[in-house]
Amino acid sequence: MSGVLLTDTEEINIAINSKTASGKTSVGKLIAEKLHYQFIDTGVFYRYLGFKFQSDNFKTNFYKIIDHLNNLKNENHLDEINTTVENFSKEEYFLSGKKAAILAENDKIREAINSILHEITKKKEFVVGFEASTTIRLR
Ligand SMILES: Nc1ncnc2c1ncn2[C@@H]1O[C@H](COP(=O)(O)OP(=O)(O)OP(=O)(O)O)[C@@H](O)[C@H]1O
Ligand SMILES: Nc1ccn([C@@H]2O[C@H](COP(=O)(O)O)[C@@H](O)[C@H]2O)c(=O)n1
Repeated sequence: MSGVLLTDTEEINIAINSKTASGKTSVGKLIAEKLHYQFIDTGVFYRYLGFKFQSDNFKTNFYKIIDHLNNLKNENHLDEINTTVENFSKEEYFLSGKKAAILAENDKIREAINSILHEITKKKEFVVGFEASTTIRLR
């Protein structure tokens, strides 16, 4: 484990890359709280979309999903997405994970989610939990 020393004036983003259920969210939230940063769990984008479009055939309707993603490029939507996923019942959370995994197989959908992440994190002071296999490097 290694770390960096931050001065009060430095504005950076912190990325935490690790496997599913390894503790990214738990650790990320603690760090964000300590530094007064905002935590972003990239998985919520996949879960939110997976659940919202669960009844759609992803392959034929993916332009609808891409359009929806383009409308989400605003940081203000982050709270809405987080709240939606936080309020999932256990069953909904489980289902959203299954649907998220299907969405994550689509390059265009991953690109669109990565583009939102780039947009949001142009502003600094975010802690981002992600999986390196699907999330491109943040600027
Ligand atoms: N240090 C720890 N010891 C034991 N359990 C932990 C620890 N950290 C996290 N957990 C538990 O492990 C589970 C997964 O943790 P968390 O959601 O933080 O991981 P994650 O990597 O963000 O998962 P995901 O990839 O699904 O988003 C949670 O139930 C959490 O309470
Ligand atoms: N950067 C990411 C994050 C998530 N996924 C996919 O979404 C599923 C749900 O994510 P959780 O982190 O909430 O478990 C995950 O199992 C992946 O299929 C992804 O592809 N890339």
